[in-house]
Formats: sequence, C-alpha cells, structure tokens
Amino acid sequence: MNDAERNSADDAVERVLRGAETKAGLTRFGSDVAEALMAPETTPGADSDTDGEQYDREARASLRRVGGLSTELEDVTEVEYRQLRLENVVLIGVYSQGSQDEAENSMRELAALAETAGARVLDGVLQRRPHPDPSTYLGRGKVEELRHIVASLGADTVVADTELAPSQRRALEDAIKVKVIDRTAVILDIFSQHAKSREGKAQVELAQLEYLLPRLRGWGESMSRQAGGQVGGAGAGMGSRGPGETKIELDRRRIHSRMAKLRKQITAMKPAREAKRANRKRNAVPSVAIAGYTNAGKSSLLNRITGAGVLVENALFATLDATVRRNTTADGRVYTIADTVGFVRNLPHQLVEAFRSTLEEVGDSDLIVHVVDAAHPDPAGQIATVRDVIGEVGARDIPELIVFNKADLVTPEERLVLRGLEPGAIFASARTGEGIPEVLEAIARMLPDPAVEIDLLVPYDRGDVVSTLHETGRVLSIEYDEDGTRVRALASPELAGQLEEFAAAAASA
Ligand SMILES: Nc1nc2c(ncn2[C@@H]2O[C@H](COP(=O)(O)OP(=O)(O)OP(=O)(O)O)[C@@H](O)[C@H]2O)c(=O)[nH]1
Ligand SMILES: [Mg+2]
Repeated sequence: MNDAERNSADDAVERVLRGAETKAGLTRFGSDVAEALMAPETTPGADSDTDGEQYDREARASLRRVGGLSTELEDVTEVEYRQLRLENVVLIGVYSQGSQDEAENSMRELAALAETAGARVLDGVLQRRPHPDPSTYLGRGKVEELRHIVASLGADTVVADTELAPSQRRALEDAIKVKVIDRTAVILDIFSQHAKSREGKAQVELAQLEYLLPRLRGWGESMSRQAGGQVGGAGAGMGSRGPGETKIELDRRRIHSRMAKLRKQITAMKPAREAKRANRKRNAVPSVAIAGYTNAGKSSLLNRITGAGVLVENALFATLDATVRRNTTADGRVYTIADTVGFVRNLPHQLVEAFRSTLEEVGDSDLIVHVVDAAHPDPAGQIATVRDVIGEVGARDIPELIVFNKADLVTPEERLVLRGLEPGAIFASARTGEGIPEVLEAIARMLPDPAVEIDLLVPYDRGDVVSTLHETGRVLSIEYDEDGTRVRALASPELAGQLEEFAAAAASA
C-alpha cells in the first residue's frame, strides 16, 4: 500500500461524508460511494482504459484514478452530472427451481431501477441454482461466462439482483474486472438523487452510511491483508496495527459520529411533523393517502385529481417525500390527499427507516387509494406487496380503494382478468382521464362521515359557520327561517362542541 493509494482512499470516505453533507442529491452510489467501497485494486479507472491484465496488482493500483475528478464535477448541473456518470451495466440474478417468471419480473424491475439511477442496461443474466454461490454469487462457470459478456459488451458495471455480501462482491470484481454493485446500492443511489426535504435527505444519508459501514470493514480486511504481507511474520504486532487498520478505525469513528448526529437531527424533526399531523386531526379534515407500487402512476393520478404540480417522472421513486394537497368532494367536503413513495419488493432493511415518514402518512389516513399499474406483468404480486407493507405500518383496518391505473394500456381481455382479481376496483387512466370521475365519487363515498348529528340555528351574519359545516361536516338539510339558517348536519365531536351555542338556539326556538 503506497501513499497515493492511502490518500485516495482517504479522499473517498471524505467525499462520501462531505458530499452527503453539502449536496445530498448528487451523492451517487454508482460513483463516489462505490469507489469508497471498492478494494483499491479493482477500481474501474485502473482497468477501463488500459489492459489491466498486463500489470500486476500493485502497478494497476497505482494507475487508480484519484479523487480530484469529483470535486470538479460538483459545479456542474445535475443533468450534466448524470450524463457524465451514465454507466453501462449488465444485470445478474440467481433463482431457484420453478420461479423463473418471478425472477424475470424481478430483473425487469432491477433494470427499471438501474435506468432510474441513470445507467444504461446492456444485458441481463439469470442463473438457476438452489442458492447463490457463497463466494462468488453466480457459480464458477457462470462467472467466467459473465466475464466474457461484460468484456464483449464493454460494460463497466455489474448489478446483482440481491444484496451481496462484501466478500462476494470482492470475489466477483476480482473475477470480472469491473465494478460490482447490488440492488441495495442502486436503490440508495436513487434515493439520494431524489430526496428533497431535509428529513428525506437525512434519512437517506443515514441509510447510506449504514450500508457503507460493514463494507468498509471488508475493504479494511483487504488492506490489512496487504499490510500483513509487507510486514511479515516478525512484525506481526505492528502489521496488525498498520496504517490501513488505523485509517479504518478512524473512518469508522467518523461515520459513527456522523450517524449519531443524523439520528439526532431526525429525532428533532419528528415533533414538527407530528404537530402538523395533530393539527390536521384537530381540524377533523379527513385524509386520503395514495399508496401503491413504485411507478404505478400515483403522482400522475394525484395531478389529475387535484391539478397539483407533483413531480411525475418515468422513473421509479420519483416521489420521496410525502406531498399533501387539499381537495373537495362534489358536495363540498374538504379532505387532504397525500402522495407517497412507491413500494418496492424486498425493500432493503436499511431503507425501512427512510420510508417511515411517508408510511406514517398512510398509517394515519382515513382512506387508502391503492394505485395499481394495470399494465404490469404481475399486478397480483404488486398488490400483495403493498398490502403487506400497509399491514406493517398498522394500516390494515383503513378502508382501501383499488384503482387500476394505465387502463389505456390494457386490452378488454386483460381487464376481465383484473376485474376477477379485484371485483371492487375502478379502472382509470391518469393519461386519458378515463375513470377519474368514478375515483372522485368513490373517495367521496368512502370518506368517513363525521360522527355527531347536530341541529343548529345559525344567524344570517354567521355564514362562516355554514361554510365550515359544508367543508368539514356533512350537511343533511338546510332551511332558511326568519331568524336564521336551520342546518341539520353531521360533524366531528370537536366541531359540534364549538357550535354548541347554535345548537342551543335551535333547541329553544
Ligand atoms: N399510459 C399511461 N401511463 C401512465 C399513466 N399514469 C402514469 N403513467 C406513466 O407512468 C410513469 C410513472 O408515473 P408516476 O405518476 O411518476 O408514478 P408514481 O406511482 O408516482 O411513481 P413513484 O413516485 O416513483 O413511486 C410516468 O411515465 C407516467 O407518465 C396512465 O394512466 N397511462
Ligand atoms: Mg410519485
């Protein structure tokens, strides 16, 4: 291990921490973090432009690209940045007997994820075996095949469809000679590009560091192995406390302290969120949460419904922060409607916390509009995944309205199948507007009614009371008397309490 190597390793961790602090949106797993994760000898910069085979490890390591590049990039716009960082990837997956369809769907989803992250997918390779190989993920023979595929396509990155153990990743990189990342890294990368709120950014950075930590150890092992080799048997004590080891300790401490700081920040943000929610509860405005699998068209549907300018992208995970809008039913009742982050199968456990803020929105809602992509190859699987997660956040008892979106893309036969799957569902298209009136009608019908029935006599100069009832209660009848407006309505207990004087007036009139 030479000085240049040590310095650039230094820079990599430096960049992760600094990049995430200053520009969370630009911290990419495909680049900065992955570089930090990588054993120095397998950095693509060392291999891609030269024939790495000609050099021994140490020589190649000395060709390794050093950190300056990413600092230069910090000034360019995100679009340019993403173009510059476009990677050419090959996907790999392992599936066991009898679940080929599922494996292929999972690969398609991984391809969509990779594209969302800004990569170009060149190919995908699936291997059928009972379990992934513990040392190289794919079996030995397939690894060799993969090496040829990667070389002939000119791919620079391989993405595995599950989470790889740090040692598997290293072994694969050694064999294939390009960067290897896993599904979790891709999702983290997307999250870091899309998190917009302070809380979202903090949650994502925390998840990134959590992911980084055990892999840092893997990296440390490879470094101390090298150090041990250099020092030899006589200096075993020194070798085991070599520079690499100390550096890892230092990085680990810095990461731990950064994580502690982030956790504190996140805890501090929670009260603000809860206050906001409590406020909504106090006003007794019913809330609707739009939930569903990623890319189902939730944001598009919300746009159609409310004309809200929520970001829509043909990319998974376009939405990372809950977006709440206000809407009214045809009969004038006000409700809030919130967009949420898309669900994904096998959500990496580090990311569950990053989802919490939007999942809470779902758990606290009065109605869940569950949007399903009608054109997806496996709608039943998607519905099941979403319902599982809904159950996990304690929202199982909340009424659910299934909307098959993208109805413009399905044939009448496919509709029949979907109808059989979910007889109560509504077919809609955020693109053509089909079914949107039915969705609005169903929301109005399924919103909970306020619980208390009240009779009021409201003086004519208190028109505000009548409009409040229209907005937050349900007006059953209305008559105009000479001494005021007589209203029979359903209202929340809170509102009924506030309007007691008018109830008394009605009773004594
Ligand atoms: N053909 C068709 N495409 C649609 C329809 N609704 C949405 N889309 C497309 O589907 C893609 C995803 O839409 P979004 O609204 O971003 O999906 P989302 O569920 O909010 O996705 P995330 O926020 O990433 O979870 C976009 O390319 C939309 O244009 C539809 O009714 N028909
Ligand atoms: Mg969205």
